[in-house]
Amino acid sequence: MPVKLLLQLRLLNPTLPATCFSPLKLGPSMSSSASFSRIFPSVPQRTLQNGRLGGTQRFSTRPSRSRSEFSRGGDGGEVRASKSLIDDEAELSDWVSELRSDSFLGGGESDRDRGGVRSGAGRVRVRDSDSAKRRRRESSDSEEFDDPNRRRLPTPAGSFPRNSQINRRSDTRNDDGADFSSRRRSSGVNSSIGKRGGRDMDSGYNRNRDGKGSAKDRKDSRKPFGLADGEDDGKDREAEKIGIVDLLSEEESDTDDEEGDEDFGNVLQKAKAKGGSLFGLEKEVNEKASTGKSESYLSETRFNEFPVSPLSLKGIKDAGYEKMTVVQEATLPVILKGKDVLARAKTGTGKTVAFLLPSIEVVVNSPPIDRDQKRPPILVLVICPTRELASQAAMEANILLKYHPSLGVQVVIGGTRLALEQKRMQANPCQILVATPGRLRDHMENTAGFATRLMGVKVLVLDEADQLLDMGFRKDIERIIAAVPKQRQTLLFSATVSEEVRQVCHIALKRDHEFINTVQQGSEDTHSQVRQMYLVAPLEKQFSQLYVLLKEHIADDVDYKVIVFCTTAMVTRLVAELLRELNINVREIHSRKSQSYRTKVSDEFRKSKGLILVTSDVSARGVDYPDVTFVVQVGLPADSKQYIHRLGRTGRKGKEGEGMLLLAPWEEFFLSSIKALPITKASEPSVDPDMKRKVERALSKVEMKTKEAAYQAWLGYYNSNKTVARDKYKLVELANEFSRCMGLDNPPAIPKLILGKMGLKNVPGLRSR
Ligand SMILES: Nc1ncnc2c1ncn2[C@@H]1O[C@H](COP(=O)(O)OP(=O)(O)OP(=O)(O)O)[C@@H](O)[C@H]1O
Repeated sequence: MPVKLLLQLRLLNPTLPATCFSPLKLGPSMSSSASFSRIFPSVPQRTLQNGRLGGTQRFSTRPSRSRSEFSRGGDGGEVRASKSLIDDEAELSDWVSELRSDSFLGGGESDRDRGGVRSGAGRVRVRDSDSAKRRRRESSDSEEFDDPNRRRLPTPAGSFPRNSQINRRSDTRNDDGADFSSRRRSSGVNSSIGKRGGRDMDSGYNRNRDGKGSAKDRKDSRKPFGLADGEDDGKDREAEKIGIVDLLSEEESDTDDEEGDEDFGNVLQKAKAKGGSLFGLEKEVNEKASTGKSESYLSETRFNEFPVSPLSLKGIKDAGYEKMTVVQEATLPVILKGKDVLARAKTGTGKTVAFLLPSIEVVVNSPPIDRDQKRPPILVLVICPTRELASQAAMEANILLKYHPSLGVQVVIGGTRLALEQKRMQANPCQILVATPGRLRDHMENTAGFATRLMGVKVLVLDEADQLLDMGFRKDIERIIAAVPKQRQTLLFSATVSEEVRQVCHIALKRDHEFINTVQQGSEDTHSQVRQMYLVAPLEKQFSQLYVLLKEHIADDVDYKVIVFCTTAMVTRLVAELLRELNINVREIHSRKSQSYRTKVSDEFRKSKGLILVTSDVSARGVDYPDVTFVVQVGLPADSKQYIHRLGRTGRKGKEGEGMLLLAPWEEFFLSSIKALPITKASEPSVDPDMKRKVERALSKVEMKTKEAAYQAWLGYYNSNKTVARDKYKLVELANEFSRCMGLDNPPAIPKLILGKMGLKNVPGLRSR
């Protein structure tokens, strides 16, 4: 039946690839575990300013394209139907998803959860192929993901421990493990006692009197770093250095890291003997706040203050990192101690190094692997939600491994040949493997000896855990967790911590894991140095306004580097073509571009200045483009989380940035979901008649096929939004308004089958074919 459906779809669209589907078994679910948490809040500083919309005009130019990229491959990097079946499946899913555009909160969620759309049994079957779903998720825009969980808004701040300053908390659950509840016992607001298994457990921070300990003392007592003789010493120094003593660890020495906890107990005694303050760390944060430094993403701590191997330190130095970021400072000592960690930090604050560096240390401290070994163990497994993120993490690992010639990182992602990856993993050192979930499972199922290699995993990292779950990878994660040893360290890093992330903590992390939260309670998830604005204007004005905004920004900042987010891949293409026709220097990335093209453009954009990237949500999360000056979001973001992640592409590493959200009047309701954020209304940019005509002329040059595809995708996208799609008549009116804005006299005809799938058959105003 899927084949039959496929044939039907191919009749409708000859660019659709041929493919096959192979259902996969799901892994066993894992048991729950209790947890407690530690909070490292920072103090927010809001800067509310008005929009900056002035400036002269200056352009960068790039020859406009004369032909559409819609159905071709090659130079434009288009996805073609001539690749492997694996790629084709992803394309098929992309294509189907583009029709569905199911990126919203609400709107047919329960069907989507089962891999389909509300009214599309055929597509349900197409999407029933687990591997097709997985591959598409990894390759495609997040707007097209089909898990309903992703539609949920971030967990309200109030559901985390309430403490305006540094918190030490044992977050506990009932025995059924469903909830992180917390209770306080200590009179100090920053200390709390969690109760687990009927036992009260203290937890607290401990520091030397000055809150930091004496650097000199620490240095004097330091032995050269080394696994054999440095471990106790390292822990001791580490605890003194950061002043954190984990009372719970002492009681939890029956868990996997028994040995470490025992040592740490001694440290605790020493710290206690020194009369360390339980609230020393709080003091430091308060001091930072009072000196206005709390917004800085960098801490005052240097990497060499921790027991990190000299060769790793050399790599860090060469990378240009001197001081640690706040999340690195907070997590490194805990991870080095062998603890499982859930870490939350804002976008662009160095989470990748935070998990890579201690993971590399685990490899460094492991016995060397015999190169002749047929199936050498993989020691560190990093799971990333997208190919871009996986490649980025692998790149970062390579930088840190510079002076570890015998250690290697390999990356396995969708969109490349499985056999090539198999060869690379066999021929090169591969102590660290970075993977997307779907491709990892492909290897687990199809690569000889791979399962054995995974049994060597000592550290499992789930990067961007929230996104992994939003993208519906939970089953894959469960399967992966089942494939690696139970005796391992697990690290979960995330910019946002949703209910789903907490659930995965129960599955993946040990009971005594620590939650390290560097986002202060009540603080926004966005950076205060990023000025956030919104503009509400009818659709007919939006293309011109976008043009003016970009021109003004270009004129204001010679080093401009802008990302324009659009709702779907096909709308992205439309906007990119339009801007190109307007001689704006643009590149485009979305799921309909081949992986090699995406990688090429991504690399170019990373290195460039004076460039605009028009993209779908494939670039929304985790992707690290330095020095982005301006992020524009055109149309309704999928949800508030997505708004935050998109905005997080600017203001990275403490830099300044601007964000603009362009909404139509009927999209204004979205603002209520981000009302906690410091977003202000921008004044409307003035579009003179000449400018308007220029944009209209440019639009008239955009390929008809691009407009047709954009119209269909636009309709699908908003049809999936509960609020907008409540009134189908209105929805179609709006879609037709969008069509007019593209300069079309008549709305493009849509295949009947697709209209049926969208539940829009016989809605007046639509043309079918
Ligand atoms: N200690 C450091 N000092 C200076 N720069 C650093 C440091 N650690 C990491 N960086 C750089 O900071 C940038 C952001 O890091 P990274 O991409 O890991 O952030 P992130 O928190 O994972 O962001 P996101 O949530 O968006 O994925 C990168 O360019 C990285 O190289």
